[in-house]
Amino acid sequence: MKTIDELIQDGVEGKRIFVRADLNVPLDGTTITDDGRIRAVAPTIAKLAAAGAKVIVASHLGRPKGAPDAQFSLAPAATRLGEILGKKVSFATDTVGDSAKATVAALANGEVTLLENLRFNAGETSKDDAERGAFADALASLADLYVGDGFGAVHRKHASVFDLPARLPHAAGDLIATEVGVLKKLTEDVARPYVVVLGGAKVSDKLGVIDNLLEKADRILIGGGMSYTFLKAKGHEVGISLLQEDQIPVCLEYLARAEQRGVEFVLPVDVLVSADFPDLKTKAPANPELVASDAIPADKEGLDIGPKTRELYASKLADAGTVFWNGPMGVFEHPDYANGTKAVAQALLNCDGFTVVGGGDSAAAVRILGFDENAFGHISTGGGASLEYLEGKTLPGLAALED
Ligand SMILES: Nc1ncnc2c1ncn2[C@@H]1O[C@H](COP(=O)(O)OP(=O)(O)OP(=O)(O)O)[C@@H](O)[C@H]1O
Ligand SMILES: O=C(O)[C@H](O)COP(=O)(O)O
Repeated sequence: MKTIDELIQDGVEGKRIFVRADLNVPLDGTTITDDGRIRAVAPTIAKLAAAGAKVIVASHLGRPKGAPDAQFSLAPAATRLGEILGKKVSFATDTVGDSAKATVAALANGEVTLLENLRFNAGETSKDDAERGAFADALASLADLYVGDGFGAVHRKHASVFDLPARLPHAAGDLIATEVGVLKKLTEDVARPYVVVLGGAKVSDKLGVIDNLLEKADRILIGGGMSYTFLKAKGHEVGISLLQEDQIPVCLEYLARAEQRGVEFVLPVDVLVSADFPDLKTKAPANPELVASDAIPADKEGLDIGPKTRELYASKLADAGTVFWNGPMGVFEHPDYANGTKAVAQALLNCDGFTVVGGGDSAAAVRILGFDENAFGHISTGGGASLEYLEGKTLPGLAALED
């Protein structure tokens, strides 16, 4: 992959450079609650602008349905990016329409603009090659060069990630270079015990990584929304908890293989449950009930791991040589369900091994809960992306950047 330093050496002054970033940040209304992903890509943008390029930044945010949807606007990210860069970042209210064309045309050398959410266009995520290609053509007409630096989205075969770099001379940004450098180490020789902690809510996206990790890890600890499909597979009632019913046979196979291979596969022994999902806006007390993980009431859902599980997971992490953690242990956005995630973060800090935290929400959780991000070995901006990298899959957004 060409680096941006090599791109700059070739001369970028006055060139329009399309930077595909991942600015998919958590929002509370229009307030960004964690700007980690913006800070992570800002050095690439600053470097290109300093070299005299006209920088066009683009990203997705959330999962809008292929049409404009105000709650997923990237406008707050333009303001925050401007603050981080210390210069004005203009904002186009569309992606390939009149606003984008005018905003790009108005860029002077060294200036930066951010386009509106790429996923407001159905072509961005389309499974149809022609539809994606047509959208990539429209994006390509805005720029002269392409820099891929949205590591969190490189596992998506989307127009701006996969099809666009085929249409423009391209390079990999500094964030992608760093992320790949660290994660590659986890696929090679790791210090043991190698402990993997998986949680979060995107269960179907993430179950697949376990297949590969069963060959590599010594211990796999499961928490968050991921737990309940495993608990159900073991024959327990999970009430109205997050459940991926069709994946139960897969979970059973994983549990059997873990036993055969001598991989410790650890599930929660107790959980905090409630009949209601907590109010994340008011953060009104949720009064959860603590139950054993094989005794979840039929009308309740599991929303965090309990105190015995916290202790158990801390003990399983204490002697780790390497840790990879993706996905919060509970709905950490509410204080009543944040203790599981806090306990795992603290356990990573307490161990002497190399610790990697992956995932937009996991990284945000660590910072929002008050931990020093620099105390971890590496905080990856990729959730699904880092997991699929560890699975050994070919990631469309990385393959597209190769020469
Ligand atoms: N038991 C649970 N039930 C429902 N949601 C949960 C549960 N545990 C955790 N979550 C939610 O999981 C979300 C994070 O999951 P996700 O899989 O998106 O994590 P991530 O990998 O760090 O992020 P990303 O994939 O976006 O990079 C949080 O918003 C949290 O509230
Ligand atoms: O948050 C993420 O993992 C990335 O931004 C990708 O988002 P997606 O899962 O909606 O494609």
